[in-house]
Amino acid sequence: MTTHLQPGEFSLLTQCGTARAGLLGTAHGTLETPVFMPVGTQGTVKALGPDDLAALGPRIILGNTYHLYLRPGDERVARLGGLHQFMGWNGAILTDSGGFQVFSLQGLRRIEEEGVTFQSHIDGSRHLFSPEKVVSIQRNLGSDIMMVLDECVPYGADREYTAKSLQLTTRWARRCREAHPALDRGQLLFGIVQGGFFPDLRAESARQLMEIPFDGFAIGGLSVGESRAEMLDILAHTAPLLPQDKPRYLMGVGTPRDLLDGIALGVDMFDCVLPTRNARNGTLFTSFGKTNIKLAKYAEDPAPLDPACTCYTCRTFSRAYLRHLYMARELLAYRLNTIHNIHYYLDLMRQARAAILEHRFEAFRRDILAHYEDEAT
Ligand SMILES: CNc1nc2c(CCNCC3CCCCC3)c3nc(N)[nH]c(=O)c3cc2[nH]1
Ligand SMILES: [Zn+2]
Repeated sequence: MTTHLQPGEFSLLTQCGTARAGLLGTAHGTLETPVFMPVGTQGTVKALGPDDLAALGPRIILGNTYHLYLRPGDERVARLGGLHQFMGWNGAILTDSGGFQVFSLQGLRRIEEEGVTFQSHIDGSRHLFSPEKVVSIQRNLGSDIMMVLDECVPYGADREYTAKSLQLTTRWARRCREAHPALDRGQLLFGIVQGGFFPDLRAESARQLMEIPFDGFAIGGLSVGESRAEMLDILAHTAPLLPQDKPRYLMGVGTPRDLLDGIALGVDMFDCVLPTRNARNGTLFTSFGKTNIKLAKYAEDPAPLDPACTCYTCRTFSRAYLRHLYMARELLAYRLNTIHNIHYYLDLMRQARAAILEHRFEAFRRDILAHYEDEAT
């Protein structure tokens, strides 16, 4: 029985230490948190059809503002009924503002008060992502959770730059909120905390953003090349500063270990390209750790990839077959590997949530990580 919440409603069900289990209402269904959000890039979770996705059961996926704006165009997607209809996905969709991608994909871009100007990686044309523009794009896509335009400060940026940047990010966040009235058309808007690796600047960014009525808060500026220890340190400092009664989203994170550590520190939502991207290069996440299907030892191994896994790939095929497909660069390799990796991440979240609800999260986390040889080969 899943409770139905109104868009924007967040219900904190149980806390186990600082780990949380909750429910978040959206216009396309109620999410159970903690939640992992598979990344759909150009209107598809790469290698999966919406039927595969439906079978795997995510309640929410990520859409990609930057790519869809450039091609086929957000206004075209709107004319075709919005991203849900366009891609045949009836669950929830979260879209990032695209600012991060402009920074990570583009060489040529400029940051000004007005917004970020950049050149398209497709045809070199010049574009401006202003706060108003990225809100308009996400409204056109029909995303259920929209992100503000922010500057993800590069790893290693000095204090002065970081302090100046977070002020701009706050001004942009305010403009995004003004451009999208609260819960208009059931579309949520999240703020994004910056402040780099300076605890006092993180607190300042959080304080400023919490003065604006956002439906949730993301922790940005992490998973940008820092060490695990640095990420966890900032996370431990920042997450508790955010409102107890609003969802907390850690952007771009992470490995299974990162997810469990993030949940332990009070994070509710995660997105990462690892399960989909790694599936395409043969790296698979299993109950015995990370492995790679191309290893010679799998060449005649009749066993399922992960005997503990119940996904279609593990129920149906042998390691030998999966290795064969991968070595032959058969398209089916990408689909079967992606099905498994996404299932692994979603199932890890399901188990984590059950552990929190039963007040045994710490034991669960220790047990998973004890069996999780980060570099199992
Ligand atoms: C991987 N590390 C990382 N990602 C970050 C991201 C992107 C999160 N994922 C978005 C998807 C990426 C694939 C295509 C669809 C959108 C960040 N985004 C924003 N806006 N701000 C960050 O500080 C921010 C910080 C991030 N750190
Ligand atoms: Zn599997």
